[in-house]
Amino acid sequence: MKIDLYMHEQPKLLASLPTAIGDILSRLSTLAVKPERLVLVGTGSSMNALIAAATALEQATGALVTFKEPEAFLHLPPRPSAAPTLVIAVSQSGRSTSTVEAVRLSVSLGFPTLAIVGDDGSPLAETGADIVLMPIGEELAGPKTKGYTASVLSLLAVASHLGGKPLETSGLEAALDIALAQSDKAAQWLLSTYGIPDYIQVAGQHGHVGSALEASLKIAEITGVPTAGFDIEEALHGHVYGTTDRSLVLIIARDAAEAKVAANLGRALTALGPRLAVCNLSDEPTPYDLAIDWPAVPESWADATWALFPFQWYAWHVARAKGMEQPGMIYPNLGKQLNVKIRPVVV
Ligand SMILES: O=P(O)(O)OC[C@H]1O[C@](O)(CO)[C@@H](O)[C@@H]1O
Repeated sequence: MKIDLYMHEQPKLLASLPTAIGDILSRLSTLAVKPERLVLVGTGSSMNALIAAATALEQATGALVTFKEPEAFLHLPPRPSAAPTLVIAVSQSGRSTSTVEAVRLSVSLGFPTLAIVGDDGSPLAETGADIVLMPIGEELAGPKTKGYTASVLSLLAVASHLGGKPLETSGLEAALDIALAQSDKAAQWLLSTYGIPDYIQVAGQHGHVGSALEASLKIAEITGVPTAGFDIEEALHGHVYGTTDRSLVLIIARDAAEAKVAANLGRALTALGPRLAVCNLSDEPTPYDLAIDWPAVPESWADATWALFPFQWYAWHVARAKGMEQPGMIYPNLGKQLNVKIRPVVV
């Protein structure tokens, strides 16, 4: 497993992805009608991608959005309704057992069902759902990096298709190359300045709740350091109290108002001991900003895609500092024992 190589592939893959899947989206019958109810199904990184893209999906359609972990969907599927409903499932491997079962149930109940998947030979691709294949090549099971960012961007492409506003990607690859390289440096700076924290808390708002959850998941999976991800409001209303002078709080700020909240939290919290840095996607600087120039794109439409770059690198560098030469899952064999995936048939 070579997470750093997968991370390096992201600028090129992401910049070409909306065009690469554009044709497929325009041919899918499930996307011919604007939904009034959207049910989003996935688990782990795939659920985080759904949360990260949900704001854009809601804005594009005006639909009421519901999130369902696959087991929750199986337990309580949506009731039939006169309101046009669209079920969107994401599974990069296409092998998460409960996601595959939930998609089968959704199809059998007659809901228009779209599945976004990274492997067209997987069981998910054979459920009868409309399939969008993410053309991102191999990423073996383990901590997802390009699979996550591509899932977010595929969902944003679905949102832009439903909203009738094409995604503008000119100049994106070069801008992402810069952001990725600067994210690597910013992650090294975080590590050399604050060492390995006893706890890492990540918070964001709106779609960036998904980014915060994914950032905390990635760091936990790869480094074994305790982490959590929250909505900024939840952090302010209590969770920042659960930090020590060896903890690191990472805030994702999407606009000027969020940057001001992050700066205020930084002043108040760092005076008490905990450390704080801001992944600042806005034009409002704070004293805690990671030094990253983000792509300038209209309406911040896709910043949930690349906001993960510094967190991916931070996980990688912390794992290396902990002695893992080639970082991967901190417990590489645990997944097999948990039976959460349909294993490929070996002939
Ligand atoms: O997107 P998929 O392939 O359904 O995987 C969901 C989750 O399952 C895992 O592969 C663990 O089994 C996670 O890394 C991932 O976030």
